[in-house]
Amino acid sequence: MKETVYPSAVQGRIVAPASKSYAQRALAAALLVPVSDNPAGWSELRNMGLCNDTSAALDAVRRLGAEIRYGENRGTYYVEGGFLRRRPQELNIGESGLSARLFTPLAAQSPEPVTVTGHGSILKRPVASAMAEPLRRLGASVSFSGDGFLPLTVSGPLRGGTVEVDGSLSSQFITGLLMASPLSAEDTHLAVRRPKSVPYLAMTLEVLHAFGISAAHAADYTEFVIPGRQRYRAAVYNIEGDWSGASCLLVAGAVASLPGGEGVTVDNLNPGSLQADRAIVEALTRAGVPMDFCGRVLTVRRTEVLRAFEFDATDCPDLFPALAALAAFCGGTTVLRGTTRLTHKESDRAATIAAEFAKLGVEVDLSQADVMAVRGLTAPDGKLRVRDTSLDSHNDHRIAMATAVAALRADRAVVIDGAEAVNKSYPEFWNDLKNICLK
Ligand SMILES: O=C(O)C1=C[C@@H](OP(=O)(O)O)[C@@H](O)[C@H](O)C1
Ligand SMILES: C=C(OP(=O)(O)O)C(=O)O
Repeated sequence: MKETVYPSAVQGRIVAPASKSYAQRALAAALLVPVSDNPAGWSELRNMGLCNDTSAALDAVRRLGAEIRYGENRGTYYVEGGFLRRRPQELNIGESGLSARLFTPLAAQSPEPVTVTGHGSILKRPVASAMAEPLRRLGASVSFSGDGFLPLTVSGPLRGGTVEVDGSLSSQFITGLLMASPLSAEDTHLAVRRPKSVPYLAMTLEVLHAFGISAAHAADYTEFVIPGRQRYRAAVYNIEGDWSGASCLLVAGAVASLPGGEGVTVDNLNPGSLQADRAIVEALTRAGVPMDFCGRVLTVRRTEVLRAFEFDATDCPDLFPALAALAAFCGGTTVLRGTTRLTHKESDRAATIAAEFAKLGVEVDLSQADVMAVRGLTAPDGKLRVRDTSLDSHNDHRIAMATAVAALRADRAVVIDGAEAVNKSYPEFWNDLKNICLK
């Protein structure tokens, strides 16, 4: 699908989509509640949205034994646990990196083999090899093709024990082990080397706590102790609005709203959230963007002069595309650190940011290790000089959203191919963007 983005000012109010990171965790936790729990193991998940990644997790929990009912209020789902009440031979986790790494350790609690597979970009992301050895050490059998990719087949159960995990590529498998290990017969000790994306681990611990699970951890997230034989408890759980999806709209307000105008307002954002991508507020502050927080409502306005800034996005890698869009309009060269984290996302994200922003006339330099240097706009009319109007999302939702936002201030319309990629996290993105465009 192609979307045309016309140069336009933006103004208006949007409700942030539901966080897919929280939704996937909460669905997994609700699945693990025993059916005998009172009242009957039903959890209530509120404000959940159905983007592709959350739908994939919903399908996985259903296949692993959960019953799902739709509440009368939009976004409310009732989930009755009953883990392994059904014994699937296969789980298809769609394109979700988190579901791949979260449901594999859960599937490894099954005594019968379960094959975890997916489609699209996830089949090109090396998720399998990093999980195999730790799962074997914890007592599971694991087989996969050997090249590091899905599908992979696991059987268990995990018995617990001590295991070392490399956290430098991704935090998601550690999230999976944290969620699966409370069911093991023995305690699990995780020693994590070079943990990255650590706010996502704090989010996992928060969800575990809400569902009655305890786990101790070192302050720097290098060690976890998860007692075995714990019981998940049913919970009423509210899925927060998504700072990741909101980040692009906030940047749209900062770079493309009317100078001196009302700006862009995003509702449903928890100012005290543990989400990694709440860090967009810090980046906007460094760039000099005027902002007002009122409860859960954040308004971003445009100022005449945005300044280049330095920002380390190692622990909030999903912000890079939105940060590049912001930096494109800042005076000077913005230095973003942490590009090493981007190689195995839906696309090789540093490279795709450089390629697609170059079409918009923005110079992105990746020559220094772990650094993305974005040269801000110099044209006196404040518009990007488009070099090629045919943009490509590379099937990466965050590239589609960030290039669309930057294109609001281009000197001509551009066409983004693969625009449907936004369905992975934010299916309403194009509607929301159109609703705030003034022409
Ligand atoms: O746990 C999560 O919900 C996520 C963790 C991060 O991945 P990594 O830990 O692989 O960086 C992030 O990029 C991803 O979009 C969602
Ligand atoms: C990388 C992402 O997600 P995941 O790893 O869960 O596929 C993302 O949403 O940008």
